[in-house]
Amino acid sequence: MRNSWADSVENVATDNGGPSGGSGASASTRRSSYVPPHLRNKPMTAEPLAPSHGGPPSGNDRSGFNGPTSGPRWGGSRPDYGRQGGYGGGGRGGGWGREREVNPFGNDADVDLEQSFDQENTGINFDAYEDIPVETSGENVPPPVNTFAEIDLGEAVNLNIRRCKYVKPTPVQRYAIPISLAGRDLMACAQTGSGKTAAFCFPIISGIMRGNFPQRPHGSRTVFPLALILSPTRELSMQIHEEAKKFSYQTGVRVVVAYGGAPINQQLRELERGVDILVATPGRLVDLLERAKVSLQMIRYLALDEADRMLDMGFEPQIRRIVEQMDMPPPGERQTMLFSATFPKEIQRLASDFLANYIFLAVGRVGSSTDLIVQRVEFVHDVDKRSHLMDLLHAQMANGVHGKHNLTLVFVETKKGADALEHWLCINGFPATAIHGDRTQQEREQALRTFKRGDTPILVATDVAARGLDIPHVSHVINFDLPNDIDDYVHRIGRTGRAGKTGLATAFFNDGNLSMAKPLADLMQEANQDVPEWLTRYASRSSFGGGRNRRAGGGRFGGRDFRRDSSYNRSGGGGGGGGGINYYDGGNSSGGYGNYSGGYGPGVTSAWD
Ligand SMILES: Nc1ncnc2c1ncn2[C@@H]1O[C@H](COP(=O)(O)OP(=O)(O)OP(=O)(O)O)[C@@H](O)[C@H]1O
Repeated sequence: MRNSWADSVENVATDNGGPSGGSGASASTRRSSYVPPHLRNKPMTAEPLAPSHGGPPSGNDRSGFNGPTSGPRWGGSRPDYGRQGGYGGGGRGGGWGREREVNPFGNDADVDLEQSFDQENTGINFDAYEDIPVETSGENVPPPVNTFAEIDLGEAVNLNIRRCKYVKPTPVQRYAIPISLAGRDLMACAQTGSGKTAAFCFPIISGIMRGNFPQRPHGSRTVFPLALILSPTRELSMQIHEEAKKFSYQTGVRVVVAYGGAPINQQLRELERGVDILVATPGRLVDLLERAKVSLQMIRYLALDEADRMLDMGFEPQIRRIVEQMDMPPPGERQTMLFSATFPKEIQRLASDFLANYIFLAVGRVGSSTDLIVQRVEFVHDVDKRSHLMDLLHAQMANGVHGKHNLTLVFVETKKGADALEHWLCINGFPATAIHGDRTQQEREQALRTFKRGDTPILVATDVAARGLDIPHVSHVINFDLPNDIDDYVHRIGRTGRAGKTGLATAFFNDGNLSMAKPLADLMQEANQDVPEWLTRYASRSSFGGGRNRRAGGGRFGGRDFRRDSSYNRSGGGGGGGGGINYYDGGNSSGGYGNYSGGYGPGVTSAWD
């Protein structure tokens, strides 16, 4: 029996629109000598800008900064990073220090900046996160903070946090930011939509602002970023870039993005104007490295977003090439941060190669979905899926749950399937668009734009849209085709129910999804969802038959540091997994992290880059 899904949608997202776009003043193209980050964006004076000298710019003297707390472990300048004199900063050290910076907040930039952090103003339901269990392990874990005011990020970043209307840090931010500011490597797992992007961006921006870095080499057309943020898809890289630009507005830290499918020349021009933080997809970055347009020699911060995806079979060789076989400093000489909502043990094991003496942080159980998402699973034969979808969409309209503030994201397995379903929806009067890897980049971006604007409030997508995308007002995620991997399901449904808001996820299940029965039932149970009787029966059947899902056969899966496993005894592996394990508990956790059975079998998806 089916209920009207719309009945369960309460408080659908209506006010989650972050500022974006914004009109900008045209940039001056005039070139000047290098301007260190802390002097950029200052009003122009008759005084000459920072001279081109060989010594490192002093990064600690910017106004509004209270001085370093416990900076990155490399501390001051490292003599082995070519101080070849001349300019550093943005690599080519172009005139960007004098450019008028485009205001990423648009008209919102002039919000009341006097307003204190503790003023409620966003409608974010932080109570939803209060009781979340948190696990940290590793040596000397820095304590968490409760407010942004307790963190020394610098005045300019604080202003941007207020402009973003972030009142207080989310749980992952409360723990991850102090850990990163202390210069520690980090493997962090926190639920979808819980603010991981800011958790890695804030410490990087702040670190670059206060950093006392050696001059960056010059004399060629190669640029030398200080931080690298890698993500698996073009759209996610673009989104991180947009976010990082907001967080670094008027800090003097310059963020540039490079991703495939877009003209490389334009990206090269941006790079040549200077780059402190490079956000990139692996493919395009390898291209830039091969052309010697980018050197990783000066990288001090490496962040992998969706880190488990970046290290699964599809991406691992490329990531190893970038991180281990080019000129990037090794673990211990750079700070590495890995973030995801899911972290299978086998991937944790691989990831430990990139880390030194790291801290493991799990906010909520690793791989769990947030209980802000109401999950429904319905038995639908393949032949009935379209009419069933239409019923859902009609019910949605009948209940007034449609339009600009109620976007619906429909996941399908294949690119052809996405095209076909989009076409079918359109000819049946539903304004839909589609995104997948066979579309041109222009088409992909156009699809996302019209979806976000609500012009086409239905988006049919392959897994290219499964991870990381933060689209306001997605109130319903429909798994028209279930993925083969429960972690993919977690990421897909995580496109709704973000930042404390509620959402709905409906999955169509049939005999073709047998291997998903058990992990799906477990996941739903763990998130306090109603598990249909029939799914429980399927789950008990499938648990005998095996199934290739990594959680199949496990009981309540949980999140924990793989270094805590008795099977993990490799000497030196993981760079020091010793240390204590600490459970911080908001109150409702039994502390019982169940088995998390390994056996990673990635559901190989298409359309990734
Ligand atoms: N402290 C905060 N206060 C209010 N909103 C926040 C805060 N931190 C982040 N957000 C907002 O929460 C939303 C989700 O953040 P983000 O995209 O970083 O989530 P995520 O954890 O990376 O999710 P995913 O796992 O899907 O990638 C964004 O719209 C972001 O602006």
